[in-house]
Amino acid sequence: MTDIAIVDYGMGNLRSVHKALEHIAPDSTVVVTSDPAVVNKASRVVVPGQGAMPNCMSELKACGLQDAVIRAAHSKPFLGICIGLQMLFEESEEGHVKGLDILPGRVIHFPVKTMTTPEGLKLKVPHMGWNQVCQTVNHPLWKDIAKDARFYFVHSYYVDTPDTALIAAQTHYPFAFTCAVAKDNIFAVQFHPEKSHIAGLTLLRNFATWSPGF
Ligand SMILES: NC(=O)CC[C@H](N)C(=O)O
Repeated sequence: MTDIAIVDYGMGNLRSVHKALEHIAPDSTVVVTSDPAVVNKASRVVVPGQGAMPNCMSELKACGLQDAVIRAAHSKPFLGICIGLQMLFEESEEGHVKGLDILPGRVIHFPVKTMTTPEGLKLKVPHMGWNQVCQTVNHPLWKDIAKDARFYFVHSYYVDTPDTALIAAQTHYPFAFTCAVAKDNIFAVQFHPEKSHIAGLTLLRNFATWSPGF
């Protein structure tokens, strides 16, 4: 049986996620798959995603994977990365597209005009590069990761949720935005653990052994 299924709907940085998971979980079977049946049977599911949210949503549907992803998000350890995080919410400002509506909130664009640091430095969008991830909750996926470790980001949109209990970490750019959420069996991050060296590999290793305990 597949231990970890990485969902392939044609929009992902899947090679690096696959390589990283194989490296940290050598005893697990890790597959990249477009087959809903494989996703349904897997013990754990990872949903990455790159590009524009409207394309990701339509490709997910076109590949017949939407139901399998929703089912996974309700039933087993689930890791969303980048657009895999954004898709969990109600809608995105990017192309004004509906998301999977599993978690409450919207995905909004950085307010480019007001992106100035207290020192007067103008920040660029996309937010690209390494930045500190400030953990706001204790969670098994943060095990062995420093409370303000740096992870790699590349995005122009971020999650804005009214349910602050979902927030697992924030990053400052220049204000605090939600960069990780956690609820039951779901953990999802805006940054790229697969590109974040030791801290990222640690997070993936934690995911590979996580039992959310339902
Ligand atoms: N890294 C990406 O693929 C970007 C994702 C999304 N379009 C955003 O800008 O937030």
